[in-house]
Amino acid sequence: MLKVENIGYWYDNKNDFLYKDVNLTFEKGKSYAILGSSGSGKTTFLSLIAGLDKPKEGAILFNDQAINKIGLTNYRKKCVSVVFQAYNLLPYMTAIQNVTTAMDITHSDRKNRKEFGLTSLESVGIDSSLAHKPVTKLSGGQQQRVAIVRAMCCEHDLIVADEPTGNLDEQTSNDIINIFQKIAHEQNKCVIMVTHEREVADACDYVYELKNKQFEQIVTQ
Ligand SMILES: Nc1ncnc2c1ncn2[C@@H]1O[C@H](COP(=O)(O)OP(=O)(O)OP(=O)(O)O)[C@@H](O)[C@H]1O
Repeated sequence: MLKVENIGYWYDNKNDFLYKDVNLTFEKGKSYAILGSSGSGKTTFLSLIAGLDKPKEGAILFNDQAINKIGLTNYRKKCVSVVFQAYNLLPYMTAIQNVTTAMDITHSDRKNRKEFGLTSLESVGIDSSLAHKPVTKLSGGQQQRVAIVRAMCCEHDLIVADEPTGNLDEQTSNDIINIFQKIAHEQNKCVIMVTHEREVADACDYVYELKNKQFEQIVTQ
């Protein structure tokens, strides 16, 4: 579904590239982790596949069409949802308003958006009373669940997440990891997450480590 072909990226100096000639394929119904040490370029890679920035070399294809051709704004609106470590929810809205607003912005075809949003929030442990609270009144783990449901409800085939468990305790992290695996396996989406935690990566179907400016596949049990 998503292919990166010969991509290369650097910020200021071509000789100081983060990576070059990267070729990877990501499929629907599977989860992927990108591991790597701090500063190796994980978040930068995510911003490329999320259409927030363009590779300096090579191409990114979504269903065999270059995302440049789709148009990055269009691609972000129709194909990919991003879950950020800092949640990036709209603070003056309730949880359910965050979810339905995202469906409005992405022109979701879904009828009964509010009911669907509430059921989806309930499925990750956000009951109706929490769903109607301003998100600033929710805990970090609860806000992360809202951010995931917001991404999930947009009906995009690709969900990318940047350190989605970075701020959370171990139990909450496990819950979040399980939610992402369900989204990949039961909703047939492609989930790609950046993490520096090996336990998070081990739960994914495929793991790549960004090391020495290259993506190396790691075999998981
Ligand atoms: N806007 C920018 N301009 C110049 N250099 C940048 C910019 N953003 C990031 N970098 C540099 O690019 C490298 C990769 O950054 P990136 O944030 O992708 O790494 P990361 O693997 O996600 O790190 P972390 O795990 O610490 O979040 C780092 O050396 C960083 O300093």
